[in-house]
Formats: sequence, C-alpha cells, structure tokens
Amino acid sequence: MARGTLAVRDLSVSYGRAVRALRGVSLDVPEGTVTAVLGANGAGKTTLLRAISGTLPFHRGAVDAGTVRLGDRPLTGLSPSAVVAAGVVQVPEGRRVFGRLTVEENLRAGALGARGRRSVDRAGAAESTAAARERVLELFPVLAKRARQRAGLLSGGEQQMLAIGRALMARPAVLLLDEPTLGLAPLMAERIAETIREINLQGTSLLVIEQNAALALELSSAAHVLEVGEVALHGPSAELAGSDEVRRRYLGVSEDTPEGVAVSDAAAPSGDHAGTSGTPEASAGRPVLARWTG
Ligand SMILES: Nc1ncnc2c1ncn2[C@@H]1O[C@H](COP(=O)(O)OP(=O)(O)OP(=O)(O)O)[C@@H](O)[C@H]1O
Repeated sequence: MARGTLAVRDLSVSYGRAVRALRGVSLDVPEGTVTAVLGANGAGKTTLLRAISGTLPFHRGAVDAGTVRLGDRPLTGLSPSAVVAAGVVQVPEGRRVFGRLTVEENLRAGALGARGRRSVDRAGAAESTAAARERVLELFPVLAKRARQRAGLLSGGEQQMLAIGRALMARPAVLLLDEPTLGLAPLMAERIAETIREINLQGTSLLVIEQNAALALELSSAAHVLEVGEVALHGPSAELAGSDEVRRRYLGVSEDTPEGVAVSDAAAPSGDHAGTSGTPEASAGRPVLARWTG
C-alpha cells in the first residue's frame, strides 16, 4: 500500500459560486504522526476532510485548485472508494454507523474498503481481514461483547468506537477523524483519545479535526488552526498550546504566553506558500509559530 506523507497543497474548495470554504490550504501529515486541525464552527475543517476523502461532490462541493497526495500518489479527483483503496479512510462526524446492521456486520462492511487493493489475493485478503478484526477487537473489547447487537442500540461512545473500528478494518495508512469526541462525556472522550494514541503507536498516521483544542493539542505533534477557510496558525502542538493567542481563543485561558515560546507574526512564507514550515524539514531547529498573512 502507498505510504508516506499525506500532503495537502494550496487547496481551494467552494460550494457553488457563493461559498469559498477553503483558500490555499497547505498541510502535511508526516508518516507515523498525529496532526490536528483546530478551528471554530464554519472554519472549513469538515470541508478539508471531504476534499481529502473524495466525498466533496456528495455535498455539492468542488476542488477549485490544489492537490492532495499520499506519498507520490495523487488523490485529488479520485472517488471515495479509490481514496480508501489508496489507504486514506475517513471516520465521519456524528459516528455514522449502519444502525440496523449488527456490530459484526458493520466491521465486515469496513473491510470491503481494502478490496480495491490489487496486490492482495483472496486468501491474503481473508487473512488480513481476520487480523484487522482481531486488532479492532483488542482495541475495543466492548465491540466483541456487542458483536451481534444492532449498532443503533449502542451508546454514543460505543458507536464512536465502532465507527473508528470499521474504518480500521480497511487497514488505512492514514485515518481521518472528524470530531471524534464531540458530544461524549469527558471519561469517554479520554478513552477515545487513548485509543487514538494506541492506533498511532501501531503505525497508522492520523489527521484529527477537533473543537476540543486542549485534547487535540495533547494528542498531536503538529497542529493547524483554520480561520475562515485559511490556515491562520500552524506549528508543533506543544508550541501552539503555549501560544497566548491559541490559549485565549481556543483553550479559554488568558494568561500570558510562557517564556520561551516563540510566537511570530512574521510575514507569510514567500512564493510557494507550501505550508511546509509545519513539517519536520522546515521546523527542524527552532520551531516557530508562523501566522499566515498572505
Ligand atoms: N454542502 C454545503 N453547501 C454549502 N455550504 C457549505 C456546505 N458545507 C459546508 N458549507 C459551508 O462551508 C464553510 C465551511 O464549513 P465546514 O463544515 O467545513 O466547517 P467546519 O469548520 O467543519 O465547521 P463545523 O465544526 O461547524 O462543522 C461554512 O461556511 C459552511 O456553511
């Protein structure tokens, strides 16, 4: 399966003529990392995931410019099933499980996403599906207990586990999570966060959209803040968590920026606007929170 960095470059998206939802968004999810995207309601977070997963057309949206790649494989313009087959799988907001199907049937449906991979023969596919199922049930033992129950009868937290488990059945290289803790009690949200860490430790990269900025920054190594369709701030998550602006606007704290945290109002990187100042190459050395101004 293609692996490598999930790279979004200069992505602009609109819904019809009236709504320009994303403008020139660039970000990287380096292989093996958790990257977070924060932002207020309507900032364009879900639109970003739709553009990556190929589901924009279902929402009457279109990519006007820019590219999405996984390693050297272009994803822009692919159908959602081709994106899944390429190794990028989205868990949609609102934990949309198939409510009338059982937990087991939901998991089996998730495995269908991996079938597009030509390199896997039938026997190999069955074996990988069994291994993926085992891994999912280890991560979420409650799903084994509820295997024959209808998914619609699970609690909110259990449905989120099933939604993530179903996505993992497609054995993704990159998992896209849209608001995984939305509406969950704090304890359940923490459990989901632990699972995200575990999934990452097992080798899957994750792009996590979260309104719970504190949790997102804790989970991720790098984060991007979207404001009205543009990347307003990006940098290593620990640095962002210490930034006065992020603390005030997204973490609800008003203390001064702790010493040693660099917050730069530097002009936007010139020319390529590649957004790579959030990548390991560019942030090697002293990490800086860059504010895009152009
Ligand atoms: N199907 C659609 N048709 C028209 N406009 C849309 C559509 N979906 C989203 N938008 C608009 O695009 C912009 C970005 O929306 P998006 O849902 O991506 O933001 P978000 O950051 O995910 O917000 P939320 O957290 O509220 O879901 C908003 O102005 C929204 O109203």
